[in-house]
Amino acid sequence: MGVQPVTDVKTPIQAAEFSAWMESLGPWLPDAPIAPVGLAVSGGADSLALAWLARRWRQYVLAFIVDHALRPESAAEARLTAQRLSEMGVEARVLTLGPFPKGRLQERARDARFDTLERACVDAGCLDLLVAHHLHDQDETVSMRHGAGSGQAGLAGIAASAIRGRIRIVRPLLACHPERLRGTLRAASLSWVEDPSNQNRRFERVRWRQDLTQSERTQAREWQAGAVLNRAVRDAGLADLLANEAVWHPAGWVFLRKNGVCEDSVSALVRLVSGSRYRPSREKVLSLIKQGRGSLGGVIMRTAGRFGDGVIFVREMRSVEASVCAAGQPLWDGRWRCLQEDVPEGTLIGALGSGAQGLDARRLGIPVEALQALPALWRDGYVIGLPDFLERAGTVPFVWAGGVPVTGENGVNG
Ligand SMILES: Nc1ncnc2c1ncn2[C@@H]1O[C@H](COP(=O)(O)OP(=O)(O)OP(=O)(O)O)[C@@H](O)[C@H]1O
Repeated sequence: MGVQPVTDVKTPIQAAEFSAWMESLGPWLPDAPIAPVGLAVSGGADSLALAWLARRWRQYVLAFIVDHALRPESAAEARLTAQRLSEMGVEARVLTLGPFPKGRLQERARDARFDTLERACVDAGCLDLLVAHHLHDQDETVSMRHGAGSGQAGLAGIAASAIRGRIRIVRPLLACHPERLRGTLRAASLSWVEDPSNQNRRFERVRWRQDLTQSERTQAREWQAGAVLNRAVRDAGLADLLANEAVWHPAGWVFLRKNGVCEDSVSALVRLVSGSRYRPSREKVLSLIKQGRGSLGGVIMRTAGRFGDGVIFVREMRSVEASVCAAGQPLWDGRWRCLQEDVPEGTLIGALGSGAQGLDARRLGIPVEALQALPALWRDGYVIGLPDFLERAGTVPFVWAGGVPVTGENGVNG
C-alpha cells in the first residue's frame, strides 16, 4: 500500500477505496459474528472515520472505547462516542481504566490502553484490531525518530500490520491524509470529539505535529520509504540465516551456529529470548559479539558447549519477573502464558528456579539456566505444576507468548 496521491485532501473516502486498502492488508476471517474485527475508537475524528468506513467494509465489527478516566468529562465522552457508533450500526464497548501511577503519563496510558484492548479482543474473539494512525502520525513518528538519531529500524516508522501479544494490530489509514478522514465524516454529517490534549505543547508529539513544515513531511516520507525497503532486504537475509543456523527450542532458548553470529541475528535473538518489545542497542550488541559471551537485555549468550559449535541464548535468572497471580491466564515475564483454566486459590506463576533441582537438565537436553528460568505454578512455597513440554506427570499447559516476531515486523507498510 503506497502513499496515495493527495491532490485533493478533502475528497471523502469511498467504501470501495477503503475495501481495497483492507484487501491489501489481509487475509481476513469470514465476516461472521463469532470473530468480529475489533476497532480502537477514541471518539476523535480519525478513529470515528475508521469505524464508519470499517462498517461499510463488513457487517461484524466491534468497537472498543478506552476511558482513561484522567479527565472528569471522559466518561460522558465515552458514552457519547458509544452512542455515535451505535447510530452508525457499530456495537461498542467502553473499557474503563483504573488509576495510573505518577510519571510518564502518556507512555503508561498507551501501554495500559493496549493491554486492556488486547484482553477485550481475546474475550470477544477478535483476532485483528484496527487503529486509526494516519499519514501525519507517520510523518511525526519518523521525524521524531530521525531527530533522536534512530537507525533504519526506527525510520521504518509505524507498521501497517504488527503482532501485539495475542492479536494483530492493523493500521489501514497510515497512507491517508487526516483531512480526508474529516472530510469523510463531514460528508456523512457525523460529529466527533476534540481531545484538548491533542493541542497541548507540553507533549513532544504535539510540538512536532504543529511545527513540521510540508517539506519536512515530504522528507520524512522519503526516509521512511527507504528504511522500509532496507528493512525488507535485511529481514529476508535474517530469516534465511536463522533458518539455516539457529534452533529455537520449546523451552525458550536458542542455539546459534558459529557461522550465524552477526549483529542482526544476535539482536533479534536477544529480543526473542527476553520477550521484550524493544531491541537492544547496536553498540551493546556489537560489544557482546566482540566479547563472545555475556549478558544483554536480560539474556545470557554463552558458548554452546555440549549443544554444538556455536553459542546459546538463555533467559537470565536475575532478570525474570517476580511471581504473578496465576488466575486469569496472565502473561508472565513477557514470555509465557499459563492456559490452565482452574487453579487453586493462592497459586502463583514464577520462575522454576530452585524447583529445577529434582530435574535432570542433561537428560532433558536443556541448559540448566534455561531450565531454571522456565515458568512453574507455585503454591505455599512448593512447585505444583511444571510446563507440559517437560513431559512429566502433573504438568500444566504453558505456551510461549512473547508475541514479538523475529523478522517481518514491518513487512507491510504504508
Ligand atoms: N481512548 C482510546 N480508546 C480506544 N482507542 C484509542 C483511544 N485512544 C487512541 N486510540 C486508538 O489509537 C489510535 C492512535 O491514537 P492517538 O492518540 O494518536 O489518536 P487520537 O489523537 O485520539 O486520534 P483519533 O482522532 O483517532 O481519536 C487512535 O486513532 C485510535 O484508533
